[in-house]
Amino acid sequence: MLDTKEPGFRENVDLMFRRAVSHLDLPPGLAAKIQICNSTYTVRFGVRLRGKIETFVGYRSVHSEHMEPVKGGIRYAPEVHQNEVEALAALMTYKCALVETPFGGAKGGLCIDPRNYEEHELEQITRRFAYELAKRDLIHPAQNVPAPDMGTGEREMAWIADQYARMNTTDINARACVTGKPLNSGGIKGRVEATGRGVQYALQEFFRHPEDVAKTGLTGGLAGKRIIVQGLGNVGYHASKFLRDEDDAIITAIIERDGAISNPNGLDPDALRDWIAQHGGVKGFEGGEYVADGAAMLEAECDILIPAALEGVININNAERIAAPLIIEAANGPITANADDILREKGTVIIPDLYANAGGVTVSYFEWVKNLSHIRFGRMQRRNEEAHAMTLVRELERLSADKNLGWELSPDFKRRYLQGADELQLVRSGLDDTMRTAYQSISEEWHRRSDVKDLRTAAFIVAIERVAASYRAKGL
Ligand SMILES: NC(=O)c1ccc[n+]([C@@H]2O[C@H](COP(=O)([O-])OP(=O)(O)OC[C@H]3O[C@@H](n4cnc5c(N)ncnc54)[C@H](O)[C@@H]3O)[C@@H](O)[C@H]2O)c1
Repeated sequence: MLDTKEPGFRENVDLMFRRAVSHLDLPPGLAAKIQICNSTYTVRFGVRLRGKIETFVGYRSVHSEHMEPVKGGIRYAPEVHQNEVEALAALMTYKCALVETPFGGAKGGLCIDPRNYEEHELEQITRRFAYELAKRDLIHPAQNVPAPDMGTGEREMAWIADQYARMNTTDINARACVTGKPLNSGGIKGRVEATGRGVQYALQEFFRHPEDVAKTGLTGGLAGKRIIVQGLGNVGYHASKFLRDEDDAIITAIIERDGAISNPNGLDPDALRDWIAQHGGVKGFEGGEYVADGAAMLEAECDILIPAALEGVININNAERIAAPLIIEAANGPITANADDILREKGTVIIPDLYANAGGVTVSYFEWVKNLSHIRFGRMQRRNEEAHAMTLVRELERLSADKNLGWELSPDFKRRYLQGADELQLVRSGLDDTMRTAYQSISEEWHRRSDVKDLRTAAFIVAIERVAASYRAKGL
């Protein structure tokens, strides 16, 4: 929650945007055009539940249509409001530009606490919300493609896709109207894990840049780094799981709604997630010490802090006391613009949201392409890869026979080699490549401009230049 002494979420994004623009030489008026949110549609609809009509309020903001469709998740949370949805939509514009997915930015929100409803009630509400948006083309494969965000997931996306398909029975591309669907409804392997996976790839790439790591005062790689994570939802869970299991990082604390669990020797995110599912919170979990004041754990000693829940959690009230030398913004907008100034002064390195959590939209892009092409992702590449692999295996065998080298390719090697890559491998390698390339462009900008002091400004600069180039190329 933002402190009342702080600007709102959208104003925070705008402040960060303007800081970046001050380093650029854009034609008059263009920065203002890019910054402004094009439209926000507010919908109020009634659903008959438990014998009475309940009215819900939802939003769909379109920040920029310099590319279409526009793309951005739908959030279910009780306190969703227009300012927040517009801020998130703006971040989507910059995020898509940064990872070069051909989308404009959008975002949606519904004021609801999903925990208060049964599954069939949520389905009824979601279908009605989807109907209200789809009939105005605010859900559409060529114009406006939602995805999951806080409080929504595959289940809600399947309902939205089905609702759209029922309303557009002759639209052969109907499945591409939303991403983040379950596999059996046209989803793609690796989408559920994608944002957390992207956070992992972002950190891996950061640690491949010793000059950048040196600015944090940290040394070495990810192995052994002490990490605190806020929010064990989709993004926080996958990021902590992969960093622990694959990079040997130590998750020393996890902060949730009802407090935090800390253990200097490391927590098991799977065990804690199971505990939360059974008990509704972290309290009582035996794998670590319970701390009632969860937010205070943001200030605890660690090497890397990963806020993966709400916006504005690092603000003027606690920024000075944040001990982590490196923060990666898995959530959108977890650091206010004022806190960002304080942390920059302190020398804290921040890997910003518009890059750090772009894994979701990147894999959503793969899913959208898969839906439009009506072919399993990688199916065509696989035939190609198989042909190449076959040639290579034959070459190796021929070389071995010609030169009498006595090489014997094991049947297992041949089988695995000829099998080609499956969808999940292709998605992961495509995501890894995207996260590496995007980081390199940000880091280069950071080092190239002596007056740019942080990765966030560098990331905004890269993104704004790309959006500006798009406007310049096609006019307004
Ligand atoms: N899901 C995606 O693909 C995606 C993509 C990009 C960015 N994001 C961003 O990541 C963040 C998290 O999204 P998500 O999809 O993981 O949501 P989620 O609903 O799956 O998880 C959010 C988690 O945060 C916890 N939480 C809520 N309030 C809290 C509090 N006050 N303190 C500590 N924990 C709290 C919840 O209990 C939950 O476990 C959001 O900012 C979202 O915009 C998500």
